[in-house]
Amino acid sequence: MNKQTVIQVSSLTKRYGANSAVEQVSFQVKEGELFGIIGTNGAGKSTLLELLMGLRKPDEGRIKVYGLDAQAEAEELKEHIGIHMPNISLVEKMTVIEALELFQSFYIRKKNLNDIIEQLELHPYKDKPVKRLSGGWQQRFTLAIALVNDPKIVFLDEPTTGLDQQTRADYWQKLLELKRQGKTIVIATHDMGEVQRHCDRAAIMRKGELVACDSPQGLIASIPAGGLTMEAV
Ligand SMILES: Nc1ncnc2c1ncn2[C@@H]1O[C@H](COP(=O)(O)OP(=O)(O)OP(=O)(O)O)[C@@H](O)[C@H]1O
Repeated sequence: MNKQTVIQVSSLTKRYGANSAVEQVSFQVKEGELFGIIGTNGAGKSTLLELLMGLRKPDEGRIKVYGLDAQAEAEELKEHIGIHMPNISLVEKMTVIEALELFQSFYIRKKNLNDIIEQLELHPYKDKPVKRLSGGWQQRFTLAIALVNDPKIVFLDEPTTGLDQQTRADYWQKLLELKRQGKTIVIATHDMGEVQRHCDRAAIMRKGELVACDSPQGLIASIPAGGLTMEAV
């Protein structure tokens, strides 16, 4: 069965002065896909995600998410997407549950917080200040924030960077569980191995441009020798 296109990006461009952070980028994401955005530092991954989440305005191009225009219908769109907040400093003195309640108050759609806490195994940390959590649990916590409105699509900006191998693997297991529950996940990463192992498709960004978009197998096949490494990209 053909899956519905849920994100449609056309000729998207975002400039900072003379620097094009995102340049004429077009791609689609299908419902239920785990879609990677991969590239080195400064490739434009975060800017692209911020545009998709409606947090920045493009200079050119269009984004449709579930048929909603990411700019003109940003308020309605906000209810359907999970926003990842990589920097926790704003809420670090709050407890996990206080911060989740705060973020949930911004939405009309609300998921039972206990269900999120249970799914992400955050129960032992529920009443602890966010800043006391280890890096891995802080990433679980920011994933929990992205789920408070029970979104159809979750956007994640390099959530596994800096985590050890086991913690990364555990985090990906949670993402795969969310995918099995029907969520569409768009995730930025530096890590080709993660894309190979877990993503259905990925877009490779280089200096703001999308240089390839395919399944991991397709991306590997398009790279002549040496496999799918960041150097090859
Ligand atoms: N607010 C901003 N003002 C000016 N330039 C910016 C701004 N945000 C990003 N840039 C520039 O846009 C380009 C793309 O940055 P972006 O953060 O999107 O890349 P990235 O792939 O996410 O990198 P990283 O992996 O280091 O986070 C870089 O050249 C960066 O310096």
